Order: sequence, then structure tokens, then C-alpha cells
Amino acid sequence: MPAFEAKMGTKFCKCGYGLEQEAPHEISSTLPLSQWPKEGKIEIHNYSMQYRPDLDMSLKELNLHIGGHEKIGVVGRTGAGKSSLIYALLRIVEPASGTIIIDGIDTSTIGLHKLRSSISIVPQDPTLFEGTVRKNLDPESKYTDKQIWKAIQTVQIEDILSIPTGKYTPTKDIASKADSDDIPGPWVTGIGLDKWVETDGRNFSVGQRQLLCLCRAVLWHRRILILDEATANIDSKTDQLMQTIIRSEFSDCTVITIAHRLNTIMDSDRILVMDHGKAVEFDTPEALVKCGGHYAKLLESTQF
Ligand SMILES: Nc1ncnc2c1ncn2[C@@H]1O[C@H](COP(=O)(O)OP(=O)(O)OP(=O)(O)O)[C@@H](O)[C@H]1O
Repeated sequence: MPAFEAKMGTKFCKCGYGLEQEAPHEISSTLPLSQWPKEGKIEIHNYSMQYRPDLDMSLKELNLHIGGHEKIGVVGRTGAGKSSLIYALLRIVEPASGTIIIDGIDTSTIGLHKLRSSISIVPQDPTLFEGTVRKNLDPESKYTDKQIWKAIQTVQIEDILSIPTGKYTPTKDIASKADSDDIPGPWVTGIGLDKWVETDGRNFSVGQRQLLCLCRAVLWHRRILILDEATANIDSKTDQLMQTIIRSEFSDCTVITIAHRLNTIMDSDRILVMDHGKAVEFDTPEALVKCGGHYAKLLESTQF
């Protein structure tokens, strides 16, 4: 079995056999930061990261190139470095060496607020803050009620908001009225958008919090979406719905899904297999199955 690690300036292909040369990346100086990121192209160059100087590297010499709009599934055993990859992308932990370039801009040169407000994340155990659902979905009051309702309907979480299905779901007409401040409606009665979220979102289940986070991601529509085992706490029907939403609502976005349940990422464009902080495989699911490496073995050992 050949090694699957990508090298600088190369990309994984055909299961690691015969790595293809890539054109060197170009730093775009023409794109205004306000429009960044436009494509969601992520290039990781020689990236290593450790949590403390006295600890081993949790990510080791990663070299990855994720195309704009690609749907990437990330798998690996516990401690492989999947979450560390998220921390690296969001600069929650700074690199020991190497760079991450998104759409031509080195993320270490961007303010943290700008960086993090350019990437949506649905974490494994999402935290909501105390306040209304509306405030949780739209903390900066940037969206109209109509836009928020549209996202809620897309994610089909009316029931979570204590709205009896079919009764309070706003029609187009009601939703447009909701844009006006002086029209009272179900949204001012402690249900719907004004449903109260208790501290840390403890009056919602983990799965419901994930769906609310996904709803927020649909609303914000940022160019990069990260899902961290977003389906770990939800039933298979909801899981299916989430996959459909991701395909339909984020078709023009780069989506990185970190999953233990392989069936949630089997239709990804490419799958990244992490092992001991390294990228050991990165290719299409079909190619990885064909070559019988780590991914194929994970599949074999997975009960569906
Ligand atoms: N906060 C931390 N401080 C020190 N070491 C950490 C920390 N978080 C993770 N690590 C270490 O970094 C390595 C990679 O961990 P990481 O959480 O990224 O793996 P993972 O693939 O996400 O695992 P899991 O599937 O269990 O969530 C592991 O060796 C882990 O012990």
C-alpha cells in the first residue's frame, strides 16, 4: 500500500498513486476583504499544530487543497486530529508552522473576528445563549423576520419552536407582515422566534441545538461551513434531512463534515482520512474503496 500523505504543491489523486503536480497558489490582491471568501478554496501548506509546547504535534505537516464548493468528509479514529483541523481553520489554536490560505489570503493575516465570521460551524455540542430564538439566530439583527422564517422552514424546525404544524407556520403573507414592527403575531407570544432559550440552550436537546445551528448557517449562508459530527445526536430521518439541506442550500459553499457515522459523508466529493495528526488518505469515496486502504477498512468495520 503506498503512503497517502500529500506533499507540498501536490494533491491527492487516484488513491495516492502518482500524485499530480498542482499549479502554485496565487495570492489574490484584487479581492476586497469585504467580499472574502468568495469561493471557499482552502489550501493548507506544511501545517503543524500543538496544544502546548511540551506536547506532541496534534496536526503534522498537513498539505491539503480543498477546492471551492467542494464537499469534504473527514473521518478518523478518536484522537486522529479531526477537531484539531477545525481549531486550525478558525485559529482557535495557532500553528507551530505552516499556513492556511483561504481564497488567496493567509488566514494568519486576517483579524480573528473577520476570519470566524466568514465560516459557519455546527458544533458537536452547540451552545445557545440566553435570549430569544430570534436573537440566537440573528444576534446582530441583520435579517428580516421573513428571512429568518424562510431558514426555519428550510430546516423544518417549526415544531422545536412550539409552533403547532400547519397552524402557526406563517404563510407568505404573514411572513411578509412580520417584517413590519407594528403587526402583532404568533411571534410575540413566547413561541416561534420569541421562544425563550435558557442559559446554554438547556431547554433544547443537543440534536435540536444542532438543528438551530444549521438554521443559523442557512440564514447566514457563509462560503465555508463546518459540521462537527453534526448528526451524532439526531435520528436517521433528521440526519437525512440535514444531508438534503446541505446539498441544496450549500451547493455553492465549501462544506467540511467531520463524522463518525460514515453514511453521512459517503456522498462527499472527497473524503479525508486522518490518523495520528496526519492526512493519510484524501480522494473520492469510490477511489478510496477501490484501493482498500484506511477508509475501506473503516467501511468494512462499520455497521449500517
Ligand atoms: N485541548 C487539548 N489539549 C491538549 N491536547 C489535545 C487537546 N485537544 C486534543 N488534544 C490532542 O490532540 C490530538 C488530536 O485530538 P483531536 O481532538 O483533534 O482528535 P479527534 O480526531 O477530533 O478525536 P475525537 O474523534 O475523539 O473527537 C489527540 O492526541 C488529543 O489528545
